[in-house]
Amino acid sequence: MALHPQAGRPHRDGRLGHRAARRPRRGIGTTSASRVPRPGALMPATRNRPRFIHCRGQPPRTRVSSKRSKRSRIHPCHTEVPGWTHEKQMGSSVKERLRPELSQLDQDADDLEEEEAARLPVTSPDGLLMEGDKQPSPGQGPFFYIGGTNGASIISNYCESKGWQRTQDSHCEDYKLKWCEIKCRDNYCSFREGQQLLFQLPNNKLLTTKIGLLSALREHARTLSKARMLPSTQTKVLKMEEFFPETYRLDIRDERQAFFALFDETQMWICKPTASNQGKGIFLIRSQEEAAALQAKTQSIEDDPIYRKMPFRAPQARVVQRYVQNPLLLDGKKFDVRSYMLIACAMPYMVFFGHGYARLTLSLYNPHSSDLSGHLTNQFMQKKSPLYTLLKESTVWTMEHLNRYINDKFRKTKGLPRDWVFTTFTKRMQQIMSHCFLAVKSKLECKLGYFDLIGCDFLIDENFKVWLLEMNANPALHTNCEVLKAVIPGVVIETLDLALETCQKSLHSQKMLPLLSQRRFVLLYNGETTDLWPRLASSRPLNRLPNPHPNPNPNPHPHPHPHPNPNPHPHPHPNANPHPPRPTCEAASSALSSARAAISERPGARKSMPSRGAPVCTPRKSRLSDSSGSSIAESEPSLCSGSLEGSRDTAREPSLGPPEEEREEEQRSTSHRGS
Ligand SMILES: Nc1ncnc2c1ncn2[C@@H]1O[C@H](COP(=O)(O)OP(=O)(O)OP(=O)(O)O)[C@@H](O)[C@H]1O
Ligand SMILES: [Mg+2]
Ligand SMILES: [Mg+2]
Repeated sequence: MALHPQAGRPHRDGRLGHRAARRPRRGIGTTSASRVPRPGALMPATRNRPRFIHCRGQPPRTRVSSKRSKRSRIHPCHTEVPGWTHEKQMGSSVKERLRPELSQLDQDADDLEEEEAARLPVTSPDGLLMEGDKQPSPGQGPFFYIGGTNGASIISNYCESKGWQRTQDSHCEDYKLKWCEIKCRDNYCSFREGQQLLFQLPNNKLLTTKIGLLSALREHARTLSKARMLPSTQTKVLKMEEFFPETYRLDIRDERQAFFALFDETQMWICKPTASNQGKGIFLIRSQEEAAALQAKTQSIEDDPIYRKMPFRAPQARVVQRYVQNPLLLDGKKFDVRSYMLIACAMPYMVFFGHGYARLTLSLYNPHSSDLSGHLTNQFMQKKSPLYTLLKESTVWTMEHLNRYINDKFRKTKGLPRDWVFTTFTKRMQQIMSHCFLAVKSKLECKLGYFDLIGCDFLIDENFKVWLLEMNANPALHTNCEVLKAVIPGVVIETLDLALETCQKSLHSQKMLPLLSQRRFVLLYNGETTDLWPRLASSRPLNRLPNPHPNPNPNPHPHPHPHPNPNPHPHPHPNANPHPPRPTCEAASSALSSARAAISERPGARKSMPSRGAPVCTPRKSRLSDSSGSSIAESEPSLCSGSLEGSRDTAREPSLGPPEEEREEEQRSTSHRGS
């Protein structure tokens, strides 16, 4: 597949500074004819468009399929009405049985620029993206495209409320916003940085596949442990094993053998395919027979000459994870909590935490039951029950409901603080999310305009320990029950608002904070003042450059309480709001925001630029508070963190080559839908 002619190519004037690039009167930095803004471009009307071409040496390698997805060929219904008519299709399309088988500006951002930036009016969220736009007229855009049905009505209504027009042409390049369930390489090749918004970071699978997350956390742990050996970084950090159940990859022989050697029947394990969702392909391992069968099956796949010749044909790689046998129960039922990590902006990083909802099983929990519907709390599993239609409202709880329940049932008996859900638990989820984000931060492929909403699943055990089970790309945005109707639209709308506002502010070099559109999402990470990041086109490599004039007060609206969440009741009413204080996570953000930037020297990682006396080797250090309230630090050494082990992990990930990409898309098109 041919790359888009502009993709990944440095501009001839790439070395011009930010100011020069923005000043047409100096006769330099003029946008070339080939890059003349298109109608509806995301850019100031009165200025030449700054260039956001990042010299990456090579065009970004995305592990997304070049194949046009089947789903993108199916044009969603244009006449969408509130009521979310698509959910049925999403929720009931597959009736698969669970089977036990393996299946980045120059650094010239000087005082003047800062002043210029400061003089620029702060854009109101409603005006975002609309600058330079003519009155929209039918058929002339601005356009938005939605691929798939997940959340389509909400996204569509949002865009139409801005006067944008929906296009059904998946190849349309003049869009302002593209939100696709399934990533497609073409989208990333033709993407116009700074002009468009594109949902999903191309390599978000570093977080959102089981092996991706496991590998990232392991490598981060190694990096942190090396950093801990430095005298200046003798600080406590979050340990992977404290929040992530012990996990082994079955596609790596040594790991597999280690797992089968340690397995005994006193433990329960859960086996999951790396890139599936909705519980598909998951089974439990409780007996030696089941373990032996899994071992034999895995070995037979590895030994199969067909799969040796065509490894892309082999079943999806799998992990086995220690099963949390003692989950906290709600009225006897198992549940997990879906929360959100929002990467609203990637240049600079603006990362947020958002509350979601709790998902309960229909049946009572019995650790010995072989019925998976009592073990797997995802909605997809519950929908398989004939009782679902009748009892579906009981399977999804708001976080307020969960908080009330835990206050009532466990506060006294377990000695929990009041509103444990909105205090300790929320803080812990934010801490874990921040840790995961930092684990992949230097490796994510970023451009101004990429944004992502990632669904994070947490399990609470009966000791109120919080476990991260997984992270999901394209989280389910169905609204097929009342709680989801109350929660999901708010999540999607604020996601879009924040993506628009942060993108627009980055484009105009405006200060990010305060964020006018921030309501319930809590800021976890603000890369504006701490990261090396490119503001404009440069022939320099993709670097996040240090802000020479960091804002002494990164958060002009610090909340007055030492509470991790300024609003312990962020959802007093689903539609209530509307102007609460801007939530900032002190547990993670303000601390993380004080970190000095440094970039990992790994293949594929953003490289740090040893210029302007930037303390390249200074480890990132940020203070976080642990769940018990004590202060801890997240440290990331900048250089010399490349590890052979790490590359082995990633090298063994599935879908490294085109055929596997196709296979991946195929898998995703059937099983990686919103879950
Ligand atoms: N280690 C574990 N211990 C206990 N329960 C688990 C564990 N891992 C997963 N589960 C249960 O199984 C369900 C499905 O697991 P997981 O979320 O990892 O798979 P998935 O197929 O990606 O599902 P989805 O994306 O729909 O949430 C979880 O919601 C949880 O209820
Ligand atoms: Mg999942
Ligand atoms: Mg899950």
